[in-house]
Amino acid sequence: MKNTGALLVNLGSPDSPHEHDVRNYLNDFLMDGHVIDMPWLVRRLIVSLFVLPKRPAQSAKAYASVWTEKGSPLISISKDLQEEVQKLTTMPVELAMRYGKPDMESALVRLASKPEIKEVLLFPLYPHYAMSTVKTVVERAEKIISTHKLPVTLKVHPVFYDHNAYIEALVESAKDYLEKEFDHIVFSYHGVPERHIRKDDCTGSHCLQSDDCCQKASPAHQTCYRHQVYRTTACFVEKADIPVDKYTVAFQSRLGRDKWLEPSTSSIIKSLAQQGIKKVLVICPAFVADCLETLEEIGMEAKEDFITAGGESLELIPCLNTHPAWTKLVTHWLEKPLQN
Ligand SMILES: C=CC1=C(C)c2cc3[nH]c(cc4nc(cc5[nH]c(cc1n2)c(C)c5CCC(=O)O)C(CCC(=O)O)=C4C)c(C)c3C=C
Ligand SMILES: [Fe+2]
Ligand SMILES: [Fe+2]
Repeated sequence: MKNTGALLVNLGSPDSPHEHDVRNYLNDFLMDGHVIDMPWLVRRLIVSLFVLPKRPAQSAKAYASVWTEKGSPLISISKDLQEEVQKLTTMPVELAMRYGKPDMESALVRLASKPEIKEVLLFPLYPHYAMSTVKTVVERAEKIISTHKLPVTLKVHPVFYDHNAYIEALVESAKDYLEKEFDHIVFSYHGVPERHIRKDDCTGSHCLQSDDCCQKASPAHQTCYRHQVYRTTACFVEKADIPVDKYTVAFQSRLGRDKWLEPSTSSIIKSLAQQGIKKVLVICPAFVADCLETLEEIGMEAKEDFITAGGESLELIPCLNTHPAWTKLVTHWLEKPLQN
């Protein structure tokens, strides 16, 4: 540990909620071949013809609605986490974003310039594996280290979607909400295209082949986002003692025309209201820090849709953010990383 420095990495946000900055951010993000996994030219055409003409203005409005004096919630919360973790450990801990600032290149160069640092422990701030999150962060770190010939080895912290300590922290952070009266809880995970899951299936023949493939043991689960989010949900409901008819798993933030994981959070929210469900909680365990997708898409948009469809209240359970149980756990894992 004495010769190890840690790098926490989250997704990133635009520099400001202005359309120009949001356009640059969306271009950077969506031109990543692990996000829109098409040949470069096809990706360039999709992004330029179908995303950049209208999306920056829409997303800028959404960002403006969650932006604070400290800037993007995702970045300011991630910075607070890094500061809290740094208070608990003597190892140097840096924070970077996969897209935008603070950037991964500067953070890795800074860590590697410390004479005592021989190893960088990369800690992607995602509980679940996806090519659009963990894989792209790992490849970017490897590229930076080789391009700059940094004299460090790279160690990657594994995902922790069903680790008991993570589930305990998640249940503990949601405790005040779970203790109140509610009719139903929605586990809303960021969606991914089904194609991404199939592409990452190391067996080539398991993922999405049957309705219950995620429940049948397979080495494919190491990289199956759907399996992993089901596991998080199963562990959470067991620990929090939530009965099977009181929760639903759903997927949010769909983009484009491909088939994404289903059901969508928006369809579930409307159908719960139509069934006469009045009080709904929504938890978003794929995000460890509140961001546009939780605060705006769920906390504002889904809430309005639920009430318009006849529901009474929809409460967003905050992400782990800087909850002491989470801060302590991250510090513990930086000092004693889980094994793959
Ligand atoms: C939590 C894990 C995430 C996965 C998996 C993921 C996949 C994924 N995302 C997009 C497209 C967009 N995502 C956007 C925002 C966004 N996404 C995540 C996390 C995951 N994305 C976070 C934390 C955020 C919030 C960033 C913030 O600044 O708060 C956006 C930008 C906003 C918008 O215009 O809606 C896009 C676009 C794809 C295509 C994808 C998988 C292929
Ligand atoms: Fe996303
Ligand atoms: Fe699966």
